[in-house]
Amino acid sequence: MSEEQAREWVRATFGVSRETQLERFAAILTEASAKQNLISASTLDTMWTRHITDSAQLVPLASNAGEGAWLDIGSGAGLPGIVAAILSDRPVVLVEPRVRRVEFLREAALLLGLTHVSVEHAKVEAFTPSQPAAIVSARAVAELSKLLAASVHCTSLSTLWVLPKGRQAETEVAAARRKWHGSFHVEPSMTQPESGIVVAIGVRPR
Ligand SMILES: C[S@@+](CC[C@H](N)C(=O)[O-])C[C@H]1O[C@@H](n2cnc3c(N)ncnc32)[C@H](O)[C@@H]1O
Repeated sequence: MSEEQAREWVRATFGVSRETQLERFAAILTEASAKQNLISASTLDTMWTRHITDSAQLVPLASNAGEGAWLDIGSGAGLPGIVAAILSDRPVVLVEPRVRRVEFLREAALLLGLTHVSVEHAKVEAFTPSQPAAIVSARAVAELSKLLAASVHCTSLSTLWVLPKGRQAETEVAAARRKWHGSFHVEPSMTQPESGIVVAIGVRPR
């Protein structure tokens, strides 16, 4: 998928005004990346395929989730959390332990007028939401079984998990099934065909 195709998919799926908001976020992220290590410099020229559309593709996968917040663990550069907040009206909670990244996330949410975003300065293990999350995402944060162990206390059996996992998706699911009940499957990534997105529901320890 080319950069233009990645943008076109966003425009066709979410409309021009959301695409414009995402373009503003891409500019904010590019500027901030000059000051701190948020995304690899080598990916700045492929911002849509590698980051924006790569994150946006999670939103339709989460469309059957119940009411409640979207919890993005280890948001870092706002991926996918800020993208999800631009594309969805539900409350979005970003959990991030690194202080400079927290400052970036708060500033980005402010500049973009995302009043439904809150940023928690914490490791997910030390954070408990007031209500179980309806959706959990986490991109490039931890191996699947470890991620589930660290964050299952933020969820209920109806929480929908959408977890971009790269090439290891099937292997990580096979390992997680030994320790976790639930319905797990792997969706192909639209932007990186060799990568998979783990979609899970009903997750609970064995
Ligand atoms: C490789 S970065 C990925 C950032 C972002 N999700 C992305 O895809 O660009 C991993 C992020 O997870 C955060 N992180 C690591 N351990 C965490 C934990 N236990 N709870 C919450 N966030 C964590 C790190 O601070 C870092 O920002």
